[in-house]
Parts: sequence; structure tokens; C-alpha cells
Amino acid sequence: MNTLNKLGWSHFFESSLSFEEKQNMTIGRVSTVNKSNCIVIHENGSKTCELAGNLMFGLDENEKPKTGDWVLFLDYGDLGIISKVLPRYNCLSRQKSGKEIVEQIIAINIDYAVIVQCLEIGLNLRRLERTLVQLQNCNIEPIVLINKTDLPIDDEQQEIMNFMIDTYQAIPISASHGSNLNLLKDKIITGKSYVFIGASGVGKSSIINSLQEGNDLKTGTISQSTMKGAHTTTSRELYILQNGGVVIDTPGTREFGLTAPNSESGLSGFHGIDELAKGCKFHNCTHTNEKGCKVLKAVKTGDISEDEYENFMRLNREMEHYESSLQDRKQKGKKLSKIIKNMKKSGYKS
Ligand SMILES: Nc1nc2c(ncn2[C@@H]2O[C@H](COP(=O)(O)OP(=O)(O)OP(=O)(O)O)[C@@H](O)[C@H]2O)c(=O)[nH]1
Ligand SMILES: [Zn+2]
Repeated sequence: MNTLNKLGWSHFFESSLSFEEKQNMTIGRVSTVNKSNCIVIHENGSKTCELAGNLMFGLDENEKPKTGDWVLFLDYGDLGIISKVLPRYNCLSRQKSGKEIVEQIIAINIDYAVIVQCLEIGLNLRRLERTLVQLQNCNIEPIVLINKTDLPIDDEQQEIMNFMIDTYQAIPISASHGSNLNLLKDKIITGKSYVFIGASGVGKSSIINSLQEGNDLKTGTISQSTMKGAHTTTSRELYILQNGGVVIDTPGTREFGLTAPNSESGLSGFHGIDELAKGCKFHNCTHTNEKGCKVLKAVKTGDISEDEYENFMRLNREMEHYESSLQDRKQKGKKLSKIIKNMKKSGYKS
């Protein structure tokens, strides 16, 4: 398998290229985004690349290259100039905390998100559900890990852990003792991309390091570029594992603010509730007071806990809020451009 395929290159990206682009440009995948340049991995190693002027000034912040993006660049030896960001297969993003609607991109072109929680910080079911919902919004498959299982556990945490294992196929591991790491390795497929997410200190980097079988990540292809001195402290970084798979390490993210869903398929972070909701009498049931609501019925009979129901409703409200704020902004934008058009028509010179 060639390097590009190992990096996750596929027909989806290939088909977006013109003949001229294939002839003249070098294809690469963005590993790290720095203030003034990017580190791009390509067929023959990695390269520090800058953005061409039209990209630098002509694109919205979120359209500029992000970790995981495929780009085309012109190779000038020591430096590459990125001239195009290829279409994105998908995008892991979150609503930034705070009142304003700001979508923050975490990584691009992702097959699996490895959600890490750990016993030391404490398992948190609500946070897991929230993350699962956002992954579904972004069309990304989850893998759930419970790390630091070498540490003592109390009854309550044990119960949550069992629930996570039963319901979300969570894998209990210990990065430092190496236990169950083979179960995770079994899930890593050559050419697929895995982004590691979870709060600071849960052990994301340690797990990724132990996947490399004793080889420190920082000694990989990436560090050749860091020698050039243009590399500041990184936030997100993409690596190719020796035994296959592309991993992206991210700095700790506690909460996943939800963005608008990609699909109509409901909140799949909630085992059971989705399925139940399909059986509601009204297809647009809000599960608050409708007759024939299967969700409310299940809460009544105790099949769903009050807690889970509350969280389900809270996340639904949050997505609605995001969507309506977005609509609001679009409306305002439209109004403004209409006003400007009219002003121009009536002879106003800006
Ligand atoms: N006991 C125990 N400690 C672990 C385990 N895995 C990681 N640690 C420790 O937990 C601490 C944090 O690990 P990191 O791998 O840096 O965590 P991280 O999630 O990458 O943290 P950020 O980079 O801040 O997001 C380190 O001191 C690790 O040695 C484990 O399985 N058991
Ligand atoms: Zn209902």
C-alpha cells in the first residue's frame, strides 16, 4: 500500500482532482496547523507549507486547511505553497462554549472518534452521551475507551462502567499496564482515520503512544519538519501508525457543544430512546406531553431513567437553539445584503 492510501486517500478525493492538478501539484494531508504555516504529510515525507494568497484572504476561517484536510501544494523544495483544500468527506466540530454561535473544527475526514474517559477523573455518562450525539451529527463512528482501569474503582463508578460496556461497547483498558490494548488495536484499520477526544489527562497521548509499540510518536515522520524550527507548540497532530491507521491527537476537550444534525435520524447517543421515538403516535412528537408518546410511557414505567430523559431533552433543545440561531444569522445576512443592494440601486456609492 502506498503512503497516500495509508494516509486515508480514497476515490472520494481522487475524483475531485482535474488532470492538470494531478500533473502539476503534490497531494498531502495536513498534520498540524500552526499560526503561519501547516505541516503536510505526503508521499515522500512531510513538508512545511504556507497558504497561497487567495486562500489566505479569500476563505472563511473554517474553510482554511485544518488537521486531516487533504490539500494540493506546489513544492518549492524547503517550502510548499498550498493552493487548494480538497472537498471534505466529513468534519468533526463542536459549538464553542459561550453564547455566540461559533463552530469550532476539531478534525477533518474522520472515520472513527475514539472517546476516552478514565477512572481517575471519573466516568461521566452524560458527557459520553453528549459526545455520541455530536458524533452522529458529524457522521463519525464512535469507539469508547475507559482508561486507567489499573486504578481502584468504587461501586458507583463500577456500575457506570458496566453500563458503558453493555450499552456502548466501551473497552476498559490501561495504557500504562497495556491491558486490553489488543482489543483497541483490533479496531484500527490501515487507511482509516481515528481522532482521539476526551478531557485533559484521561490518557489520550499515552494510549496513542502505546499503539506505536514502544516507538515514541514524536520520532515519526513529523519530527523531520519540526527540525526546521517553524514548528511552534502544536494543538492537534496527525500520525501514521506503523501497523496501519491514522491517528489524530487533540488537546483535552471537556464538553461537546452540539451543532445542527446532518441527518433526521434522531439522537442516537441514546440507546433505546431513538427506537422508542420512532413508535410515537405523531412523527413530530416532542416527547413532552403528547398522547401516544412512547418515550414518556417508558419514563413512566421506569424503562428509561428520568436522568436519561432529561439529558435527551436538554440536548434536543441545544441543537434546536443552534439551528434557530444559525437561521437567524442567515436571515439577518440576507436582510443586510438586500439593504445594500437597494442603496446601490438608488445611487449610493460605498
Ligand atoms: N494509572 C494510570 N495512569 C495513566 C494511564 N494512562 C495514562 N496515565 C497517566 O495520565 C497522565 C495523563 O496522560 P496523557 O496521555 O498525557 O493524557 P492526555 O489525555 O493526552 O492529556 P492532554 O494532552 O492534556 O489532553 C499521565 O501522567 C499518564 O502517565 C493508565 O492507564 N493508568
Ligand atoms: Zn414521543
